[in-house]
Parts: sequence; C-alpha cells; structure tokens
Amino acid sequence: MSAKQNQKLAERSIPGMMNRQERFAQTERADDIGATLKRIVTYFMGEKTLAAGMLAVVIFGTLCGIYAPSLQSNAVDMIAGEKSGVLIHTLLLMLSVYLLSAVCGLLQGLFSVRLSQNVVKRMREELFGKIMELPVCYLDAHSHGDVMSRMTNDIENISSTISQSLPSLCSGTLTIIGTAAIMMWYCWQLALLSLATVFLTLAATKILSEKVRRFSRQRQMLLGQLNGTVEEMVSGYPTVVAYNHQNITTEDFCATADSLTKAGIKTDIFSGVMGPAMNCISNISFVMIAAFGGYFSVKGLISVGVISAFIVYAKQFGRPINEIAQIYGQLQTAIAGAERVFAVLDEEGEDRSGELLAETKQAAVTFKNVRFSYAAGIPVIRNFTLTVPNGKKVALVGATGSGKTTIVNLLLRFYETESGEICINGQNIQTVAKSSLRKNVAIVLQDTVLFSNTVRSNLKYGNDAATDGQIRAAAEMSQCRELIELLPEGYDTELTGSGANISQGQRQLLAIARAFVADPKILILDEATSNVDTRTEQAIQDAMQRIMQGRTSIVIAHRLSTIRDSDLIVVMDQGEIAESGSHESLLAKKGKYYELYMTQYAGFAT
Ligand SMILES: Nc1ncnc2c1ncn2[C@@H]1O[C@H](COP(=O)(O)OP(=O)(O)OP(=O)(O)O)[C@@H](O)[C@H]1O
Repeated sequence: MSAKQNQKLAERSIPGMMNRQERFAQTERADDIGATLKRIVTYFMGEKTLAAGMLAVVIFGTLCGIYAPSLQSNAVDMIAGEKSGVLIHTLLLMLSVYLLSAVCGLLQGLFSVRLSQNVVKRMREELFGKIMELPVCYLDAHSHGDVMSRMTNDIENISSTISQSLPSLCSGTLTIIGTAAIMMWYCWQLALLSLATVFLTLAATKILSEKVRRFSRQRQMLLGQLNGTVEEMVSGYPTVVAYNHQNITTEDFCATADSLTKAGIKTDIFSGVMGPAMNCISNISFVMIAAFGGYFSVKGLISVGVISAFIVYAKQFGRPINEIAQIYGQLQTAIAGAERVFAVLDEEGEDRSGELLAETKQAAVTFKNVRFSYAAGIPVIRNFTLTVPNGKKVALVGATGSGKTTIVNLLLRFYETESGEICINGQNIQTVAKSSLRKNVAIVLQDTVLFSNTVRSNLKYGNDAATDGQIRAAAEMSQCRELIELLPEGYDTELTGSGANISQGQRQLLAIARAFVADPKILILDEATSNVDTRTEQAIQDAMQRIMQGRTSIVIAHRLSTIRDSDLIVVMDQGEIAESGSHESLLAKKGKYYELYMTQYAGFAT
C-alpha cells in the first residue's frame, strides 16, 4: 500500500473503516483482567522448566524467610532465660537460613529475567508474525505509530513488569499466607490485630489502583497517538516544511504531549502515593503490636521472644503487601499493554488458502461486473467490466478519486470484491491463493518503497532466486546499470532510510528494475506524477516501455505519451467506466476523455 493511500485514509473518516477502529477502541477499554492474566500465564506454561525452577526457589526462599524469625524468638528466649538450649547452635542455624534465603533471592532474580526475556521474545515474534499476516486494510485503518507502539512500548512494559514484579508477587503471596499462619499459631489475638490492618491496606490499594489503571491506560493510548504523529511527521517532513506546517504540527504535538504529561503525572502520583500510604498503615500496626504484645507478655500469655518474632513477622507481613500494592500499578500498565498486544494478535490474518494460479505464459485479465465499497453502502467501484488481453497495455485515466487505485487493490486482493468477478485466464482470483496471485503480478507504485538493505537485496525482493546475471540484465533494461555502478559500493551499496540516500528518480528506476527481476506475467504501474529531471524522466519512460513490452499491463497513467501508446484507454468516472477506446477515437467522441485531455494534457508535450 502506498504512502499516498495511507495518507488518504488518514484524512478520511469512513464509516466502514471506523467500525474497525471502534472495534479496536473497544478492546482498549476491555476490562477483562482475569482473561488477560490467564492468557499471559499460557506464555509461561511454554517455559515450564524455567517457571518451575523459579517457583521452587521462591517457595524455598520464602519458607526460609518465615522460619528465621522463629529461630530469633528462640534465641531471645534463651538469652532472657525463658528457654534452655545451646544459643550458638541456634544462632548458626539462623545465619544459615538467612544466607539460604539470600541465595534464593539471587536465583529468583536470574530465573525471572530469563523467563521474562523468553516470554517477551515469543510475544514479540508472534506479534511481528501477526502484523505480517494482517490484511492491507488493517494497516490502512490504524495509525502506524500506534501499531509500532504496541510492538515496542507495550511489549517492553510487559517484559519489565514480568521480570520485576512476578517474583515479588509469588514470594509476597506466599509470605503473606505463611506469616499469617505462623502468627496465628503463636498468638491468635495479636495475629488478628495485625490482620485487621490488612483490610485497611486492601481498601486503600483498591481505591488507588483503580485510579492508576485508568490513567495509565490513558497514558498508553496517548503515547501511541504521539508516536503516530512523530512517525507521520518524520516520514512526511518535506511536506510539513513545504506547507509551513511546522507551527501547527508542533502545536498539535504539544497538545497531545500536554495530555500525555497530565496522564503521566496522575498515574505516577497515584502509584507513588501507594507506597507511603501502605507504610503508614504498617507502622500503625507496629505500634499496636508493641502495646498489646507487652500487655499479653505481662499477663504471661506470650514470651518476650514471641514479641520480638511478632515484630519481625508484622514487618514481614506488611512488606509484601506494600510491594504488591506498589507493583499493582505497574501490573495494571502491563495488563493494559498486554490487552493492546492481544488485540492485534486476535485480529484475523489474511486468508492465504486457495489454489495455484495455472502455469501458462499467457495472462489475460478480465473484470466482470465488479462492485466494491470500502464502507458499506457507499460503492466506489460499480459495474466495472473490462478485458485486458494477454500482452496488451491498458491505461486507466480519470479524475482523482474515480477509483483507479481501487481497481489495482482489487486485482491484488488487498480488498475483496463485493460482487462480480476478476479472472486471470478465466480463473477466478477468489479461488487463487493470494501468494500465488501476487507472485504473478508486480507493481511499480508512484511512491516508490525501497527497503533499508543493499541495492542487490532490493532488486531481488520479488525473486529471491535471481542470479547476479539476471539482476544486471534487469538493471540494464531499466536504465539503471550506470547509476548503480556509480554508487560507492555498486550493487552492495546500502540504501538507508528506505532509499532516502538516492534521488526520487533513481528510486523509481530501481523499482522498475525490481519488477524486471520479478518478471511477472501481469504488471501494474502507477505512473509517477512527480517531476524528475528530463534525462531521468526519459530514462524512466524508456524503462517503463521496455518492461511493459509484451506483458499484460495496467497503467494508472498520468503522461500523455503513456496513454497514447496504450492499446486501450479506459476513462473512469465515479467508479464506472465512462468511455474506452483509442486516443483518437475517444478524442473524436468529444466526451469525458476529450474534457480530460483538454484540461490536463492539451498544450503539454509529454
Ligand atoms: N482505503 C480506502 N478506504 C476507504 N476509502 C477509500 C480508500 N481508498 C480510496 N478510497 C475512496 O475510494 C474512492 C476511489 O479512490 P481511488 O484511490 O481508487 O481513486 P483514484 O482514481 O486512484 O484517485 P487518484 O487519482 O487520486 O489516485 C475515493 O472516493 C476514495 O476516497
């Protein structure tokens, strides 16, 4: 899909397309944390060994953490003379348990980093694979920056959250359960007192996390929007400058950046408040334990050692609640990111099934009563019937928006016809696998897209098996041998920035050479309207004539010379064929073509 088409879409507000966007926006708002978490867990299931290893060290480390304070209680009681035993043994045991717990903490970190990187790698690959499978209309309807944001920011978020929060979450949950149990066993009255503060903590967490979640979603959406703007502005920078749009663009950008800052501040404030709030609650519980513990000790219900253990347990109990409360905010962000990633993964990929296009040297294309609408109820192509005989050249002309590009979109099956049929040698393309169809059709669009790779790789894009000899011959035929040889490293020169380091005319010549290498049966040319110097213009014209020679070609023609040379001229008007015939016969008719000719071509030499 050309940048022009994408831009057109960005400018339009089409009901049918909006439905897709609305559907997308709905996924943004989706509130099914459970389902998303379940889905994230399935990724961990794919890493069973690592996940099991991590769980084992988490469990063991947590048990050590729970056991150590009870040893401390014994030691204190021994010192206070309330218990008998060898103090040094207890202290050594305590030291070993603390060391073991530290080793487990270390291993836990290593396992979780490995685990998160593996999971994220899988997600990243799946997402990229899915993007490569998506139909062209998906990317037409979504901002490229938004898709990129899912691929980078959202996945990064998931990755960092998994590696940082997951171990804390596991060990925290276990610590809470284990500590609560042991506190109950020591003194249920004191334990209940400590647990009462948990409800306070949970209520505060719920209120604050709701806010964090809301604002972090907003932040991610705005970040996607901001990325989209930057991507569009960087790629369309010459247009921005040419129209003196820098100020307006900057204002728009600043407005979005402003909203993003506000959402970011709110998210960070609410997630930042969580920690101190939890600290405060846990300190209150601390004071209460000291007071009530002292009272119970005086009453002879518990020993001094138990109070000392309780103080450690209460802290231990509060710490994971604190941590979980803090990572809850991050988790919300990661879940929102995961939802956005899953939304793309759930998009339906292109149907690639179908038969092969019959192998024959011939290629006649027929359109029979084709009708098509981008948006339901607003037909863009109506009753389109046309035969392009094998080896002939048909020029599509017509006012802007008359449907010329759409015909190309339909022939390549970027979009499917609503009714009617398109056949190649009598074989309906609906039954043909898209890969087979596209292998037989090459396109040279006016907005030439080259990729950041060597000239050779770019030329081989449509035929990976092409030999150096074939590549050189194609370069020769498309008049770009000389220009390639003049490049610093010839065919091995790296094109940077999608070909930004060579001129527009040179890019067009390379695109024609690329089509030559692909050697398709059917050729689609969207003739460039842009001005290049006369010599390059002539080279492009010659190259185009050569590549069309003897090939079934459909040209969206802008130059009179191309139109005149065509076997058939088809004049399109609002999605229908208004007239067709040769240049002379159409001029003689004094109809639409005549009008077009008089307004656009008369007086111009090309
Ligand atoms: N992807 C799209 N989604 C929705 N509407 C579209 C899309 N592409 C084109 N249209 C609409 O379909 C109609 C035909 O557009 P098309 O691009 O086929 O015209 P065109 O003849 O190629 O124009 P131009 O000469 O300007 O390239 C126009 O009204 C256009 O607004």
